[in-house]
This record gives sequence, C-alpha cells and structure tokens, in this order.
Amino acid sequence: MQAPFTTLTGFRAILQALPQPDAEAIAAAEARNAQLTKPAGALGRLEELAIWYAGWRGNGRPRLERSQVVIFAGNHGVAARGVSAFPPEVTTQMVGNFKAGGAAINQLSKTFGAVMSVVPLELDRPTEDFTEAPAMTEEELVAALAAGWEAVDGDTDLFITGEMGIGNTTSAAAVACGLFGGSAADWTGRGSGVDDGGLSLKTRVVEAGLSLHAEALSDPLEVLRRLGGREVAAMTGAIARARVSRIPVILDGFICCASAAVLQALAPDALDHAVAGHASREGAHRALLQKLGKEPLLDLGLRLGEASGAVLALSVLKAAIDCHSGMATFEEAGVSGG
Ligand SMILES: O=C(O)c1ccc[n+]([C@@H]2O[C@H](COP(=O)([O-])O)[C@@H](O)[C@H]2O)c1
Ligand SMILES: Cc1cc2nc[nH]c2cc1C
Repeated sequence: MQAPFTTLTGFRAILQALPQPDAEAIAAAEARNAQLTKPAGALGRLEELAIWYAGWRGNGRPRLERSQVVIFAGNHGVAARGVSAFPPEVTTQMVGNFKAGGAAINQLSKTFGAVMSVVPLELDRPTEDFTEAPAMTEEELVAALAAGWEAVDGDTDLFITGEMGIGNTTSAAAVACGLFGGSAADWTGRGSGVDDGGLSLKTRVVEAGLSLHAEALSDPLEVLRRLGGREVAAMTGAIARARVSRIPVILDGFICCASAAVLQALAPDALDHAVAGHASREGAHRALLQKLGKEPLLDLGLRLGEASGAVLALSVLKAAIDCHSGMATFEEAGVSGG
C-alpha cells in the first residue's frame, strides 16, 4: 500500500488519530482465559500476551499463521569516523548474505515460519555525517518513512522489523540521547564490538552530534532526521504502519527500539501494539526499554540486530496464542475448578 503521506506534517497527523485495540475481543479473550484448564495466572506472561494479541487482531480466540520479517539496510556518513568495529562495506555485503539465505535471520525466520525480506535503502549514498550536518534532508526522511510503511504486508498477522547498517548503534545512541536527554555516555555501547578506545571515540562523536543539533531537538522527527539514518527511519515508518493496521509488532534490539521511541515521543500510545522481544547486550538497551515501558520477553545475550531477538521471541508469542486458542476449558475437559 502506498504511504498515505508525502510530508512530515502528513506523517505526524496519522499519529494523532490512531485506532485502538478491540475492547470486545479483549473481554472475550479474558473470559476465555479464565475458563482454561490451568490455575488462574499459571501461564504467567503468556496469558497477558495472548489477550494483548487478541485485542489487536479483533478476535477473542485468535490464530497466528502469517508472520512477516523485514530487514532494512542503510549506510551512515558517521561510520567514516571509525565508530564501528567493521568497515562500512559490510552493510552491502551482509545484504548479499541475507539475499543468499546465509545470515542468522534467514535460519531463525525459517525455524519459526516467518516470511523474511530485505530492503536496501540507497546503500551507495550514505547519510551525511551527523557531526557535520543533518543526516538526512526532509525529503530523504519522508522517503525512508514511506519505504518502511510500504514494506508492511497488510495481510500479515504479526510484523517484525530489523536492520543492518554499519555505524547504526552510534546513530541510535544519538537518537535516544536526543529524545530522552542524559549524557552521550548513557546511550553509547560497543555495537559490533569496539574496544575501550573505540567506545570513547564513539561517545565523543555522539556528544558532537548532540551539540551541533542541540537547538533543534524538541521535535522527535527532527531528532530522527538529524541524527538517524534511512534504515532507522524506515523502521519508524513500518512500526507506524503496523499500528494503523492493528498488526501486532515484536520489537528487536537497540536500534529498532530507538526507531520505535520516535513514535512514542510523537504519540504516547503509539507503541501499544508492540512488545519487546528481548534485551540486547548493547549497553543502553535496557535503559531504552525502560523509557518505552516494555519488559523484554527474552534475555539471551544477543547483540546481533537484524531482527534476531524479535524472531526468537516469536516462538514465545506463538506458544501463548496456541495455548490460549487451543486449550480446553474446565467444562469441555470435565476438570473440576478450584
Ligand atoms: O540490535 C542490537 O541491539 C545490536 C547491538 C549491536 C550491534 N548490532 C548490529 O551491528 C551493527 C551496528 O554496529 P556498529 O558497531 O557498526 O554500530 C548493525 O548492523 C546492527 O544490526 C545490533
Ligand atoms: C557481520 C555482521 C552481521 C550483522 N548483522 C546485523 N548486524 C551485523 C553487523 C555485522 C558486522
């Protein structure tokens, strides 16, 4: 579906009129949950997950049959500053690997039956180095938001987005710092594996970006335009599209959550359709999840990105829905209630 906005004003307006989950489906799911053959609350967070999912799908006894995973890839001008453990050409090389089926996310998507695709965003035209200029023009930001929006299949039951972009933990740290304040050091981490020297350089780079753009950071979309990147913005657009179509989302790691945070800053309920898939090993991911008010489903020490943690969490969500929709009630099974 073509994005229903061609300007940032248009994108902003969409976020001011978001649909809510279906209250009747939530009530039906709660009633069903109370009758299932288990002590009340014994399935812990699985119960909340199933009821949350039922609300967004508008069905008190939902199914999860079609999951979509989209990986957005972008290159960052700021990568030339030496903020990553890997050279910038790895972004394009990994896109080749995704297309050939050789990356972790290809295997994980296969394991959990998700349809995965990759969307490279002008890889031969990196964003501007945000320590010197805004990363993107307004037109470039709108194009990236629209690319994200248009990548979502309106018929999917669940949406997951991830990214590939050398330098993007620097960009995501700057976006998080721009949105939430604090010092650059609060938001920077080792990304793809920089050493102590790399981490202190990266922190100085984030500081320089924040200081250059300090006067313009009260608007979350300006934070995204000045400090973000194409794949960061595409994830923002995709998560927004899923919200508008009432498609539940599982968030991935640090970069994905920085993209999502922009939406929350624009509309406080914009992420009600999203759960946090996992806690990444990236230093500031937990702090970011706290700002989003999200408790991660998994904590496996991952720091890969490319939607890997979110797709692993899909297994938990699927299990929750299968229990909710497949279990017998006390009456059906002839089991005495407590
Ligand atoms: O998802 C995460 O939390 C995460 C944490 C560390 C690294 N990454 C991945 O590593 C790349 C960014 O690392 P860097 O050091 O180049 O900024 C990018 O392709 C991300 O997918 C992702
Ligand atoms: C090899 C490699 C694979 C990745 N996948 C997601 N981010 C990545 C970063 C690197 C460096």
